[in-house]
Amino acid sequence: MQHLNEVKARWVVNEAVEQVAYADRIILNKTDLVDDTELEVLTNKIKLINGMAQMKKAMFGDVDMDFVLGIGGYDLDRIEAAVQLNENKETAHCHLGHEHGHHHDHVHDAAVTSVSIVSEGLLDLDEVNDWLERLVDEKGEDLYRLKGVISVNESTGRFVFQGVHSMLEGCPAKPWEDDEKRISKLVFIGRNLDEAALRKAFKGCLL
Ligand SMILES: Nc1nc2c(ncn2[C@@H]2O[C@H](COP(=O)(O)OP(=O)(O)OP(=O)(O)O)[C@@H](O)[C@H]2O)c(=O)[nH]1
Repeated sequence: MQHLNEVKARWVVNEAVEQVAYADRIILNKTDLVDDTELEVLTNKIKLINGMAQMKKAMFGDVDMDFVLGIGGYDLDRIEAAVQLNENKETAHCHLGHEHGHHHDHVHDAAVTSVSIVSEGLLDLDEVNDWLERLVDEKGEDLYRLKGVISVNESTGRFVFQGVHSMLEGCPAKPWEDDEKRISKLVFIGRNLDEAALRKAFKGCLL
């Protein structure tokens, strides 16, 4: 917590925050050394920074290797599972961006947070492509990661995206099952994310 809260000059990177932001898996070790409240506060803080990483608590580094190795965090064909898992765990996705407002304006300036958009409805794939391409083009430096599974108007009806800074890739994913709810999910992790603007842009892509 101490390292995550360390206030840096604007141009200096907070390494702890960055490592959390880029992570696909996070292990909270030495959990026996803190009480439940401390652990919860820290867990919430981490979820606020990175709402897509899976987290595990550990003692003496006792973690199943499958949790950390060979997870293919940047593989497009595995994005879907990642976004799905995250959503099942219902991480902090609706009350982001306000946490720092009350104090520490300097922290707010460089805050790294996650924004998740979960929505029913069909999206226009061309519009989404234009939007995300523009986003990574304009905000690439501040946008650490993005992952998404969306319901679209063509081919299989399902499309996946992943991005790191200004690198963006997307491709059709397996078709929706008949009884499956067609829910689009997008997760963005970055510095100074404009949540309202992201939601508005997303809405603009709905058919
Ligand atoms: N109580 C407790 N001690 C731990 C735990 N995990 C590691 N330690 C102890 O912490 C000390 C440092 O171990 P680590 O922090 O794992 O070692 P490290 O990662 O090389 O340490 P750094 O170089 O500081 O990153 C050792 O004495 C470990 O036995 C834990 O879950 N609980």
